[in-house]
Amino acid sequence: MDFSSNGSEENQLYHAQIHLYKHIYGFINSMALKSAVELGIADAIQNHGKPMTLTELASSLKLHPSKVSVLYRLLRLLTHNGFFAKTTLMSGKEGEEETIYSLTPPSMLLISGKSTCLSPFVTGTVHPCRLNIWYSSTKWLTEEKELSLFESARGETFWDYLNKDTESDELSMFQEAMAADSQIFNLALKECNHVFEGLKSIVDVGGGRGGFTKLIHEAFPDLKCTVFDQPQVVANLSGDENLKFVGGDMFESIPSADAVLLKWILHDWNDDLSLKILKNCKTAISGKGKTGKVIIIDISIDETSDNHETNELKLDFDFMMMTLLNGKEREKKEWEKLIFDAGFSSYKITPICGFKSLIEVYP
Ligand SMILES: C[S@@+](CC[C@H](N)C(=O)[O-])C[C@H]1O[C@@H](n2cnc3c(N)ncnc32)[C@H](O)[C@@H]1O
Repeated sequence: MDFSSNGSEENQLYHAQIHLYKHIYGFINSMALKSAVELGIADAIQNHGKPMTLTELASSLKLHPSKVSVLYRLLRLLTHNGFFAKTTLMSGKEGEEETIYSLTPPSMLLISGKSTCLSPFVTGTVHPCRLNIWYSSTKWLTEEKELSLFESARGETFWDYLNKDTESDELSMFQEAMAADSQIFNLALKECNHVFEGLKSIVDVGGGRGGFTKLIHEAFPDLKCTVFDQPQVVANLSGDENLKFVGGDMFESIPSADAVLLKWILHDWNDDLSLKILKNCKTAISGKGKTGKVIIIDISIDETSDNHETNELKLDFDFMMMTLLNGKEREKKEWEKLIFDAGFSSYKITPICGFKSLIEVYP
């Protein structure tokens, strides 16, 4: 952000005010997106099979006629933010203009029923249980305890909250969101076949309900895959000969395999706990000697080379991990320290899926 630009003092002040206001009102973008998901705007356009006018959309969404102007303004904001595209046509009737709205690549990620639907990510992230904690941030920032904001505000960890009731909407929503995120990796899997070459077995630690492991299992049917997660997460899940679900605690021990996969795991935990997990991973692959490996999929922050949008997203993720779980997104030098402290001898970082990294770690 460059505020040192030429121009009068007044202009700099106006520019600064715009910048400040834009951040104050940033939550409106999230909430507008939430409203679009709740209304099912992307589904309506998709089901219609072609772009829709405002009137067609309002009727399909069963909005009260008094809310058509609200829908117009919601679409105007969301179109500005890249979620829909609008085209103005001459309708033929006395030369009147007609605007039609169509989907864009980001709103295609909000179509229900598609394996890449990220709507649960939207609803989960702006759920009141995650937003209300921010009203306790002063208490959190001034107290001595090393708790996440979530735990400080609610008196329970995010995991305890999710697991309180295995049938709760939150646990399902969370696992659904993770599964959709994993589907996006399907595209990346093709690029990283070499990562799985020569392996006979792999254990996906914290693998949830197996969304990602199932993709690996499809791509490499001879590879023995184990999804390892908390007992309540994998309860009642069954696989086949080469896909097993095992319940346990990664802080205690991890089933043995040629490779261990940690996708979206280490960013949930602070360095001490991440070290514990990595050491257990090292023990789990010890049977494979020097050719075993740990495959980490997580964010690697690089403020010097990332573009502004990607970097902002990574820093947002870091803040979310810190406040929700006391976890963190790591810079390259932090990854290196963690990996070497856990007793590994080398590693290789490859960017993957736009903003994530694949980190191969060797004993
Ligand atoms: C952020 S999710 C990642 C899920 C999955 N790897 C993915 O990318 O879709 C973290 C996972 O770690 C699991 N987990 C948390 N504590 C655990 C523990 N002590 N032992 C095993 N798994 C745990 C959670 O149940 C959850 O499924």
